[in-house]
Amino acid sequence: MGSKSTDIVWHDASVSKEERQEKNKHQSFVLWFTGLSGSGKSTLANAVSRKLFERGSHTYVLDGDNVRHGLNKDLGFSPEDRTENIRRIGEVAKLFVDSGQIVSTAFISPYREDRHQVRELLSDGEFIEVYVEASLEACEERDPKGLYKKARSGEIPSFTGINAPYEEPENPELTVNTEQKSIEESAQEVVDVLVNWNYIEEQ
Ligand SMILES: Nc1ncnc2c1ncn2[C@@H]1O[C@H](COP(=O)(O)OS(=O)(=O)O)[C@@H](OP(=O)(O)O)[C@H]1O
Ligand SMILES: Nc1ncnc2c1ncn2[C@@H]1O[C@H](COP(=O)(O)OP(=O)(O)O)[C@@H](O)[C@H]1O
Repeated sequence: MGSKSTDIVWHDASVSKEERQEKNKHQSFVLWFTGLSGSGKSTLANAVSRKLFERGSHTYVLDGDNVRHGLNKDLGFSPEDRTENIRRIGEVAKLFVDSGQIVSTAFISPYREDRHQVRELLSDGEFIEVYVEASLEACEERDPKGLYKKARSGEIPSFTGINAPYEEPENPELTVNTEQKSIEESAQEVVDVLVNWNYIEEQ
């Protein structure tokens, strides 16, 4: 989408991202959790964020509660709206990264190309794609919001996994299978990887 604004001039920030990272004692980046509804994105994003917070990191979670009810409340679930949803979330995530924070996002983000566009928006290493893997059968069995039941009965016309696509990541930085690991194990695995990759300090 092209820009509608002309005559806008970029203003240099008086405090740089690098200065904020130095003060916070960690890198700033996006943990992009993607997966089917009910796969555990939100649960995991919050569990990881809690662990990071308790280690003293500056963290925030973006998910449906604070985005689809507010900023993106004008968007539905058509392919175009999902793409716009992810584009805006990507832009917001980038602002959080500029502010020196570790931002975890929990959106289905079903299209590879949309996730790729967010990656492109950020600098090298700032986009960590975490595939929250769980079979459709397991997600449908969990059905924490009763939405699969509604989708099966035809009440929701384009539900991801049932009658709308989910394009699995081809090269995610990390995959966590929530059928094989507990919430605690998966969250700890993400934190351990961040330490190993020098995104956060060992404690
Ligand atoms: N048609 C349809 N398809 C998929 N999901 C639906 C739909 N309608 C409502 N919901 C609920 O909205 C949540 C998904 O929103 P997202 O913003 O993550 O979706 S997307 O990335 O734009 O595809 C999703 O939340 P999660 O279960 O947390 O993934 C559902 O609760
Ligand atoms: N290992 C696991 N990791 C994450 N969630 C799990 C796991 N095992 C069971 N669950 C349950 O699955 C559901 C996942 O829901 P949620 O986190 O809202 O998923 P999503 O955000 O992907 O829609 C929760 O009820 C959670 O307690």
